[in-house]
Amino acid sequence: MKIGIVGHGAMAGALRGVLAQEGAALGAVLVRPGGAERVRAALPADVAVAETLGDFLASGVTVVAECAGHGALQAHGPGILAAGRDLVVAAVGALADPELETRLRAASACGGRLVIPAGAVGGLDALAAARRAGLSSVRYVSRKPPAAWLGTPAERVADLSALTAAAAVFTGTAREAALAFPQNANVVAAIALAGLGFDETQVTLMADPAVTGNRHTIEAEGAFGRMSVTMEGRPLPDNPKTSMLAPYSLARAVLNLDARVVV
Ligand SMILES: NC(=O)C1=CN([C@@H]2O[C@H](COP(=O)(O)OP(=O)(O)OC[C@H]3O[C@@H](n4cnc5c(N)ncnc54)[C@H](O)[C@@H]3O)[C@@H](O)[C@H]2O)C=CC1
Ligand SMILES: O=C([O-])CC(=O)C(=O)O
Repeated sequence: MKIGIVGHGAMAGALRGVLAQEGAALGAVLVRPGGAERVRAALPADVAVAETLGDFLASGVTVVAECAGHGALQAHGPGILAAGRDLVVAAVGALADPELETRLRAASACGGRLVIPAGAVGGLDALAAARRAGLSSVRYVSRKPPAAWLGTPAERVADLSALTAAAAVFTGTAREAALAFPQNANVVAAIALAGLGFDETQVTLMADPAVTGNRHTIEAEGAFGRMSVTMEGRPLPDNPKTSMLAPYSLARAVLNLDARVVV
């Protein structure tokens, strides 16, 4: 297995650290055009830094972790899969766009595998199993500190710098949330894909000055019974929007692609 990473931000940096700790080989990084020189200086000399998808694939990576957001998955996801490389995605919310979901599914049908990790949340194994028995409702609530909602549509519904109590910044379906909050609602999409789908999964996003980390709660009911899972995640030091668990979840998904015993 030769691993490639798309992106060079907070999640990619944390993922590189976990892979190094696990002794896994990082072969190449794909960055935005014009970004290679700066990134090359920050990486070991044996890691190729590419600015085009062609150069990235030519480096021989067999498994790719996308850590770069919706635009990058849109631009590169179908090409990576069509080239037969397995793709573990962070920007799961981009699949709320039906056209991109169709393109990715079509590319993976005769190419590499598309892997949706749980990311910053837990419980998706149970949810995906429960779906087979029949689910009647799935609800997700996110609570993050006001600063985690800066630069998002939340700014139009709450004065984030002056909040003294929790405020709902979004209520609606998983599809609406994933498309409107591309940096904060990717777990919503993973929950939707594991469970009841983008249009039947109910979502509430809260800006809450009382929480220090990112709190995610999934509640589901169905023939199996009921589940309630709450994750209280620490944010990554370099990006308060992103939970620390997310890069570890991507690392798990990448390493499981090469494991003889899969846990
Ligand atoms: N599934 C999950 O649980 C989670 C998913 N995410 C997703 O992961 C993404 C990355 O998160 P962070 O690293 O914290 O964000 P970040 O803003 O720190 O880093 C994003 C990086 O991607 C790069 N990038 C953007 N477009 C690119 C392109 N077309 N080609 C190559 N590189 C490109 C940027 O230059 C930057 O280096 C988020 O935008 C979000 O979509 C974030 C948190 C949790
Ligand atoms: O990392 C998190 O807490 C969740 C997140 O931002 C996302 O799902 O995009």
